[in-house]
Formats: sequence, structure tokens, C-alpha cells
Amino acid sequence: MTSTLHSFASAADLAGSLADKVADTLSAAIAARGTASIAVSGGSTPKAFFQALSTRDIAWEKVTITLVDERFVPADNPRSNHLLVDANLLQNKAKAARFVPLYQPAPSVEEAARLATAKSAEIGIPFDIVILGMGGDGHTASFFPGGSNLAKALDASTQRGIITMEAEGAGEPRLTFTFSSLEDAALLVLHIEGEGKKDVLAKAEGSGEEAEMPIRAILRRATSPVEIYWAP
Ligand SMILES: O=C(O)[C@H](O)[C@@H](O)[C@H](O)[C@H](O)COP(=O)(O)O
Repeated sequence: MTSTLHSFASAADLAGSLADKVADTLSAAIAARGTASIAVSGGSTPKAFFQALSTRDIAWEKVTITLVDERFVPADNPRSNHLLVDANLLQNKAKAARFVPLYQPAPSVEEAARLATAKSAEIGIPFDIVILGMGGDGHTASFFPGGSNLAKALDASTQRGIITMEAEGAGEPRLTFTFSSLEDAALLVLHIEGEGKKDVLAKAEGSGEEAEMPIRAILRRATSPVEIYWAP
């Protein structure tokens, strides 16, 4: 599928522009269906965007927010993406939104994935918005090179839902939506910042296996166009 690069002079400019685009898209979905859904990524990049989005004046009570992926840690753990979203996005006007976590207190990460899949099943299919990040190794979501479930995660025929992932670069065991859950979002965004990530993107856009740089699955096979938001 095609991708479009949106470059900005600064991270602040990108955050404001992406927040406007997401707010408009959520409002349009609410106008059309009465509800809207968005799955966001964790990591360090999205913080300013979350803070900008949290101030937008939309019908947040009709919005469901969830995560693209999560570390298998409770929400009070500093590594938690839930904690990051709670502190930066579920603030201000966006406090009224419904949040569906991926982490579930379960005896195993596999059981947590089963529970999370059941709890996320009622979120609109497809997502109205998915915001992806990308690591320096070309991972996105928790699709890590060498990941324990990478083939299953990237297989378009894998059922929508949340699966587990373990990989050297991932830290804790992960919970991640599958490629099939994310790739047909009405608005599919890849949000990256810095010259280094631009170089990683250029390599990912070149030839090579998806397993080597899993972001390639999104760039090459997503049903939806990929809107790449980048700032230095
Ligand atoms: O749980 C996570 O860490 C994210 O979902 C992950 O996929 C992230 O988007 C990339 O690792 C980029 O992270 P940075 O924004 O910190 O570079």
C-alpha cells in the first residue's frame, strides 16, 4: 500500500498537527456512528502528541482508547504504556474517554493475552485510528525481529486480537495486537522523530525480509495508506 511522508519543522509542530488530524478523524467517526476508537503506541516519541491531543475539544465520552501493545507489567510499573497514556493522554478534556488496557493480572502472559482479546473484542473493527511507532531495529507495535510469535503476528490470516511476544530487544514479555488488527485502520499513522529514525525508515523502505524489519509488513501490505509523520 502507499505511504505519504508528512515532515514538520519541529516535534511541537508535528504534535499539534497530528493532534488536529486525530481529533478531526475521531469527531467524523462519532458523527457517522456515534462512537470512535483509537489504538496508540507507547515509547518516548508520542508524549507531546498525547499532551496536545488531550486538550482537543471533542466528544471524548464517545471515544475508546486502547494500546497497540503493552509490556506485561501492571499500570503502576514505570515501564507500563498504560501509565504513559494515563499521565499524558487521559488528562484535560480527554479524561472523559474510555480506556481499554491490554495488561490483565493473570498467571501467565498467554492467559493475559486471551483475556485482553476478549475485552478488546467489542472495540470497533476496524479501528478508526492506529498510531504506530518504530524502534531503531525496525520493530513496530511489539513485532520485534526474532520475536517468539513474529510470524503469527505478521500473518494477515491470523485472527484479530492480542498475542504474546518475547524478544531480546523487548524487555518484558509483551502483549500486542496482531498485524491483522491494525493494518486496516481508517487512519493508519506511523509517528517517528529524529534523523536516526528517518534513516531506519529509508532502510525499511528498501529491499529485505519483513522478519528483519517488521515495520516492512505495514509499509508493504497494510490495506490502509500509511501516513508517516516525521520531525527532526
Ligand atoms: O511499547 C512500545 O515501546 C511501543 O509500542 C513501541 O513499538 C514503540 O513505538 C517503539 O519502540 C518506538 O519507541 P520510541 O518512541 O521510544 O522510540
